[in-house]
Parts: sequence; C-alpha cells; structure tokens
Amino acid sequence: MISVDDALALLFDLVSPSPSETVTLRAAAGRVLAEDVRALRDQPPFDASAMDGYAVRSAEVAPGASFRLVGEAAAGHRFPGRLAPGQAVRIFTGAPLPDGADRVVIQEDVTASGDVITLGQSIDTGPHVRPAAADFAAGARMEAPRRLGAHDIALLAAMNIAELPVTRRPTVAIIATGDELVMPGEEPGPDQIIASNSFGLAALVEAHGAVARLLPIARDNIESLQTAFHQARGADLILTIGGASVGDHDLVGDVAATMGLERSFYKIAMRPGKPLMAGRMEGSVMVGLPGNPVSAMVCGHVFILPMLRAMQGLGAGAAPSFDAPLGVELPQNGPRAHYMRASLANGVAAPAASQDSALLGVLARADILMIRPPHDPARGVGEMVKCMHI
Ligand SMILES: Nc1nc2c(c(=O)[nH]1)N[C@H]1C(S)=C(S)[C@@H](COP(=O)(O)OP(=O)(O)OC[C@H]3O[C@@H](n4cnc5c(N)ncnc54)[C@H](O)[C@@H]3O)O[C@H]1N2
Ligand code: MOO
Repeated sequence: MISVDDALALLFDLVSPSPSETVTLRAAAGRVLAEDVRALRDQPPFDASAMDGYAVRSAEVAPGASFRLVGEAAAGHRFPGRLAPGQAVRIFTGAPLPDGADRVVIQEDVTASGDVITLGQSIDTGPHVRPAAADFAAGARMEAPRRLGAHDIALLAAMNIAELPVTRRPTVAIIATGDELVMPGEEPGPDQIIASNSFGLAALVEAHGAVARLLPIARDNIESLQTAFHQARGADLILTIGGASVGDHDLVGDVAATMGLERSFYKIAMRPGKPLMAGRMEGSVMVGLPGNPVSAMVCGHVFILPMLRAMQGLGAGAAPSFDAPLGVELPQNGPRAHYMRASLANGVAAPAASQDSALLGVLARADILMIRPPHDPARGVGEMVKCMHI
C-alpha cells in the first residue's frame, strides 16, 4: 500500500494539460481560461454619472446656488455641448458627464422651476462621478489559468471579449461494474441494488469541467468488462467502479491488464478507498475506484478532481484543505489515512457517528471530510484537524 500523497503524485504523472480551444463567452462559464486575455476598452469609457440629478461645476456648488438648465444627458445619449459657468445639465445614472462638469448634485437636493434649478441648503458631498476606466482600462489583463465563474463572465463581457481560449474539457468514461446493479428507475431483482455512485461521480466530474460518459453497467464477467472497456475507448479518463478488491468476482484489474493497462499502482493506505488502482491504458488514463458508494465518491474528491484540475491546466495540487477545531474526542487512528465524513457547524468539525463506506445518507449530510493521517494519536476537543470541503 502506498500513501495518499504518493498515489496523487503518480496520478499527476499520468495526466497532462489538455490543449486549448476557442469558445464563445456564453459557453465559457466553468471552463478554464487557457491564455491571458486583455480588455478591449476602458470601463467606463467616459466619466459617467453615478446618480440621477444635475451635472454642474463643483466650484459653483453652494447652498442656495442657482443654475440655468441647458440640456439633458441620459445613458447612451451624451449632452453635445460644453457646460459654461452658471449652467447645469439634467443628467441620469450612466450618462457621460458633459464637458466642463465635474460634479453631479442628486435631484433630491435640488428644486427645479422652468429652466432654473436651485440647490437646497444641505447638499451631499458627491461628486457622484465614476471616472473613465475606474473599473478597468483597455489592456487590463485577466490571467490564465483561471476557472471562469459568473463574475468573470460578467467582467469579460464588459471587456468586450466575445470569444476566448479555454482548455478542452476532459472526457471521463464511467463504468459501473457488478451483477447486482440496475439503473435508477429500473425494477431491481431480489438481490439487486441501484447503481448510485456512477451517477454521483458523473455529477461530480461535470461540476468540475469534465464531460462524463456514463456507460452501460458492466457485469462481473470478462466479456462484459471487455465490452465496457471497448466502449470507453477515446476517453481521456476511464473510471471503473467496483470489482477492485480481492474477491473471486473482482475482475476489473485482471481484465484491464489483458487489455493493455500499464499499472501505476494498486492499493492505498487510505480509508475509505484502499483498493484504488490506476495506470495508462491505450491513449487513456484508467482509474479503478472501489465499489462501496462512499469510497468511490471520496476517491472522486481526493484523486479525480485534482487530476481533472491538472488536465484543465490548473496545476498539480491536492484538494484544498483547511484546519478546524475538533468538536469531539477521537481515538488514535489506524494505519490508513482516514477521510471521515463530518459536518462543520460554527467553524467546529464533528465527524458523523458512522463511517461505514456504504452509507450514502451520511455522505449527503456531510459538508466536509476530516483528514486523519495514519497513526494520528488520540485527539481532544479543540485540537486542530485538517479538513476539506466536499
Ligand atoms: N477480504 C477483503 N474484502 C474486502 C477488502 C479487503 O481488503 N479484503 N476491501 C474492502 C474494501 S476497503 C472495499 S472499498 C471494498 C471494495 O470492493 P470492490 O471495489 O471490489 O467493490 P465491489 O465488491 O464490487 O462492491 C463493493 C460494494 O459496493 C457496491 N457497489 C459497487 N458498485 C456500485 C455502484 N456503482 N453503485 C452502488 N453500489 C455499488 C456493491 O454492491 C458492494 O456492496 O471491498 C472490501 N472487501
Ligand atoms: O477502502 Mo474501503 O473503501 O474502506 O470501504
């Protein structure tokens, strides 16, 4: 058995960053920016009013001062002239500030009568002007690599970037294996259960930029597994689920070997997740996940997501972790790193009562994994433990 860190390093050795492709801005959310992009214009492109009111010269602003109204500036329609002393322009939020003006007095502080406006006795400080390029200037850079979220998309739109280079989405073929499995919605036989973690993994990898191909369930025989591996051809990553352990019906490793798997490792000092295997298989990377529903999902967080990040150009690093104080006492840990389903309430980490790797309900209620190193000594309330969000 190798350590989690060694397994991760070997997995990173198997993958490389995907090439880039150009996509429209609408298709870019969730993708990873492959090259720096630069703003094509200033934003705002002109000094703009931040309020509805009157554009004036700030030097002339005083309680009770009067101005002659000479025109209007609205968003999209600038006042064509130049403001002379003693003049004001009616202005609305987003409109270009007229030449000669440097201040907007909000309309609440003004009385208008015909083409004369008079300021009240108390005027707020203003100036309610957004200087040109206050948000960003032409040429401002968004640096790659970067996973593009909704805020980035809005910023890129404002920069007038309609198309951009992103790394290609990794394709992930997912093969659930087992005679006992049926698909959700099917009628299970008396000894059957519903395939679950294959759906969970598809959702997990798709939420992190990959395209999942959920293949038909492979049965616990050589032919069926061979068919599944054939169907998976061409995927960047092939994930099998189950059949990874030492039982008579655990055939995944053997069949994969006959089909060209060059094994990188098998078995990790980790709980859950011990019988993990991985290697190169034709043009793909194959990772054999343990069948227990929670084991497969935990391995998804600890190994598959970091691999997908590396494949999308985000670098080779373990899942982000943080420290939190323990809410309960814990006994000494055994020889395998323990990834405990836990909750984080008011910043305090508390593991679920049962850590059986078959219990998806416990996983669905957990918001973090608490990570205990091999042989970690007993821990008391308040001691800091390493955690990761899931
Ligand atoms: N003698 C030993 N037995 C086991 C060991 C061991 O070291 N010695 N390791 C245990 C550990 S740890 C794990 S984890 C499991 C992993 O076994 P497999 O990868 O071979 O998985 P299966 O036996 O095929 O399935 C285990 C369990 O999970 C259910 N399963 C499988 N696939 C799915 C799916 N897609 N959706 C929902 N549930 C699934 C399956 O029905 C079994 O109940 O081995 C231990 N045994
Ligand atoms: O490693 Mo198994 O995944 O402990 O249940």
